[in-house]
Amino acid sequence: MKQYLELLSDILENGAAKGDRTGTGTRSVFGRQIRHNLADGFPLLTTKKLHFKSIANELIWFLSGNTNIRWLNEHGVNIWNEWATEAGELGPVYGRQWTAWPTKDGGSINQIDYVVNALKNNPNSRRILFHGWNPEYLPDDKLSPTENARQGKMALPPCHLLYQFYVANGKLSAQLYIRSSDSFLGLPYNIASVALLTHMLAQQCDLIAHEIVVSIGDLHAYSNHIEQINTQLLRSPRPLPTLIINRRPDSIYGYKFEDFEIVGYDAHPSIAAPIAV
Ligand SMILES: Nc1nc(=O)c2c([nH]1)NC[C@@H]1CN(c3ccc(C(=O)N[C@@H](CCC(=O)O)C(=O)O)cc3)CN21
Ligand SMILES: O=c1ccn([C@H]2C[C@H](O)[C@@H](COP(=O)(O)O)O2)c(=O)[nH]1
Repeated sequence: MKQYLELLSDILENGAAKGDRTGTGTRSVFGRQIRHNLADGFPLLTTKKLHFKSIANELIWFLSGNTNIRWLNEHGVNIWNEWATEAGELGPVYGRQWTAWPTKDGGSINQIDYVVNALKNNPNSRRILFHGWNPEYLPDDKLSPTENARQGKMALPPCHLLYQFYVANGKLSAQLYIRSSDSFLGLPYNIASVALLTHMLAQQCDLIAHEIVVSIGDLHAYSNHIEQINTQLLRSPRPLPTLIINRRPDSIYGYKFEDFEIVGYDAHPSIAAPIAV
C-alpha cells in the first residue's frame, strides 16, 4: 500500500496546522483519494500489523444493525469503548442507519437490502448506494459523545458515510466517502473494511470484486501520532495478503469472523498510538 504511505507524507509535507474537537491538534489536508484493485491483494496494511479480527467483527456488527458495544467486546473488539455509555450504547450510529433508517411513520428502511437487491436485479443502476448521515440524529457539538448517546443521538457522526457501488462486465467496484479521516488509526481500518464489504457483496451477488476507491475530505494526522507516522514511513511495504471466504452464507447478514481467512499476511510489527476522544 504505497499509496497509503504517500498520503501520510503528503499530510506531513502539506498539512495545515488545525485545531479539532478533541483538543489534540492535527496537521490536515483536504480532498484526497486512494484506489486499489482487489485483484492485487487484500488491502491490509503491511507497514504495521493490523488486527483483522477487529475490522471484520466491526463490519459484521454494523451489518447486524447493533449499536451497542457489548457484542463487540464479547468478540474481542474494544475500539468503540471510549464513546459508549455505561450501558454500552452509542446511539443510532452506523448499523442503525444502514439497516434501519428510521422513517417518520415509525417504520424503517434497510439500505443494505436495497443495495443487494439492486446489485442482483439492476446492476446498471447509478443509484446503488447507502449512507449514514442522518441529520436528525447528529450529536450536539456542545455535549460529549457519551452524553449524546444517552440522549438518543449518535455518539459520533459517521466518518465513513457514503458507499456507492458500480458494476461493469460482471465486476463490482465500490467508492467510499470519508468526511474526516484519522490517517494513522482510522484510515487503515476503513480501507480494509470497504474492501471486505466489497468481497462479501460480490460473493452474494455473483460478481467479481474489482476496485475500491476511497475518497477523503479532511485527512489528518493527530499531533500525538507524528512520531509513529515517521516510524511507519521508514518501513517498506511487503506483498499484500489474500482474503479467502470459506463459506457462502445465505445472505449478506450471515457472515461470521470464522468465514474469513487472511493468507500470507507478513506485516511489520504493530505501532501503538493514543486515540483522540
Ligand atoms: N480519533 C478517532 N480516530 C478513529 O479512527 C476513530 C475514532 N476516533 N472514533 C470512532 C472510531 C473508532 N476507531 C478506532 C479506534 C481505535 C483504534 C485503535 O486503537 N487501533 C489499534 C489497535 C487496537 C485494537 O485492535 O484493539 C491499532 O493499532 O490499529 C482504531 C480505530 C475508528 N474511529
Ligand atoms: O471510521 C472512522 C471513524 C472515525 N474516524 C476519525 C476521524 C476523526 O479523527 C474522528 C472523528 O472526529 P470528528 O470530529 O467527528 O471528525 O474519528 C476515522 O478516521 N474513521
